[in-house]
Amino acid sequence: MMRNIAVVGTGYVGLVTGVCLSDIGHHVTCIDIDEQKIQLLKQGKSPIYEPGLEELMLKNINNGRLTFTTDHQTGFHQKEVIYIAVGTPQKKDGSADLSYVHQVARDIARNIKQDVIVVTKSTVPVGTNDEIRQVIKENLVSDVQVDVVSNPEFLREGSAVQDTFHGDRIVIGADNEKAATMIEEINKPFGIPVVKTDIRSAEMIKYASNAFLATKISFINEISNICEKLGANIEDVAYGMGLDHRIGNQFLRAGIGYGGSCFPKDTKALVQMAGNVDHKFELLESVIRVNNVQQAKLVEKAKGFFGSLEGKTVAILGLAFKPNTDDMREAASVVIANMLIQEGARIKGYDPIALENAKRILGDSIEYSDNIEDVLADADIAFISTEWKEIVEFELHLYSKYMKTPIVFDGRNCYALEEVEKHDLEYHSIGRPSVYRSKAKV
Ligand SMILES: NC(=O)c1ccc[n+]([C@@H]2O[C@H](COP(=O)([O-])OP(=O)(O)OC[C@H]3O[C@@H](n4cnc5c(N)ncnc54)[C@H](O)[C@@H]3O)[C@@H](O)[C@H]2O)c1
Ligand SMILES: O=c1ccn([C@@H]2O[C@H](COP(=O)(O)OP(=O)(O)O[C@H]3O[C@H](CO)[C@@H](O)[C@H](O)[C@H]3O)[C@@H](O)[C@H]2O)c(=O)[nH]1
Repeated sequence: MMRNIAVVGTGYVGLVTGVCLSDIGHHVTCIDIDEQKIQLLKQGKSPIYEPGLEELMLKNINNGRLTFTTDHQTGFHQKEVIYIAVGTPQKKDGSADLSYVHQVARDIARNIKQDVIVVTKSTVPVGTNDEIRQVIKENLVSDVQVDVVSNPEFLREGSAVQDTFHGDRIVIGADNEKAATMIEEINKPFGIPVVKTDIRSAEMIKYASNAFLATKISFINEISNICEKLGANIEDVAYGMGLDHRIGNQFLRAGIGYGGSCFPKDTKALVQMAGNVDHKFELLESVIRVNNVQQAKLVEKAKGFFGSLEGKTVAILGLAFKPNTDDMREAASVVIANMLIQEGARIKGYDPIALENAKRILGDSIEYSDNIEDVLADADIAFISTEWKEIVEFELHLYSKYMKTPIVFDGRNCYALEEVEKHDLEYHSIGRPSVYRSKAKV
């Protein structure tokens, strides 16, 4: 059955949720306080890069099921369900900043004139939905019924639309069967298995899932570090491990650590959450430490080879925290760039999509190129920090053509060693033997 829905926050989660809910037949109004974003959205333009999103958005704007506003009162008018999808960034102490979520709770209380179900999509610490209920209750101006449901989001950036239509599960945490059933009905057209539970368990499922995935990554990165020292090859090791269904073959890609807007902040928030109830989460603290070391690994390696990087011209290939996104939050490239700045290197960066966002973070401390050839031109060293398809498919003989010296430090194991060995290239990757130019069969 079609429902009238508002989604508050038009970031990666809110916009994708709003667009996909409208696509399965609901009437959706997306609300954001950012005037510029809403202006763009009204013109049918997505403020974020997410494959397939803009097309789907246009389709549903044109069929009248999707609208945008900056005004909460207009946005909440006659809505039966309101999704909260605003940011929950990390505070200085690592805990989640809930000020945006609380603000939305007050916005809801002050503007609704009908019964609603408030659905929290934002990643929030266990107990937050109880707080949301309380804040709404304290600020309500109309005599209406408000139910609160936890419905954490599991989409990945770069495949957010695909993940929304083909997710593994939809988690619905509620203390009221009627509200839970309504959210289940809304999502029915997606045809994804539903897990119904209490609110606190739903909130924990989100953090535990992200922490577990981060743990897999730090685990394989530690194994890769040992492989390097013992002469094993992490690619073969991960493949051999992943064939065991109990382990699974996903999230075993060794590299320069996890970044992005979720794993770094959510792992820290879970450590804080545990600490608040006097539990020291030793395992997760180690996962975070391992990741910090791993992000610095390529530059440390290069320093090991060169002694000093002062005055070297260094190309960074890929700036986004992962391929197929423009998101630069907690990207390994930023760690690399900042370390190289300290070293006194001249730095050039390239990314097919994230250049504008990179400029906002790194400013003029580095130079920017809009193609691979240009970023490699005259470089002494290249660092690969994101496995964009065009970087993975870049022809290996071109490194020696464009670079001053073809020395590549690959943080994402983009190339097979047998291929590298066929070219004039010095190649250092993660958890695999290095290849030296003398090996080249040129
Ligand atoms: N990005 C992801 O891949 C992802 C995946 C799953 C869960 N999450 C979680 O979802 C939440 C949102 O993440 P995101 O990456 O989409 O955030 P984002 O920063 O991209 O977007 C948040 C949006 O909320 C808007 N906003 C803030 N306060 C508002 C208010 N009072 N009213 C209306 N709009 C307001 C901001 O202007 C911004 O556009 C976070 O809790 C995050 O942890 C994110
Ligand atoms: O084997 C792997 C897999 C991932 N990564 C890195 O891990 C980070 C996160 O990657 P990914 O999980 O693909 O992207 P996100 O968009 O951050 O998605 C994660 O974070 C979201 C926000 O909470 C969740 O919704 C998703 O389920 C969860 O996968 C990136 O830096 C990747 O380079 C690795 O190093 N090795």
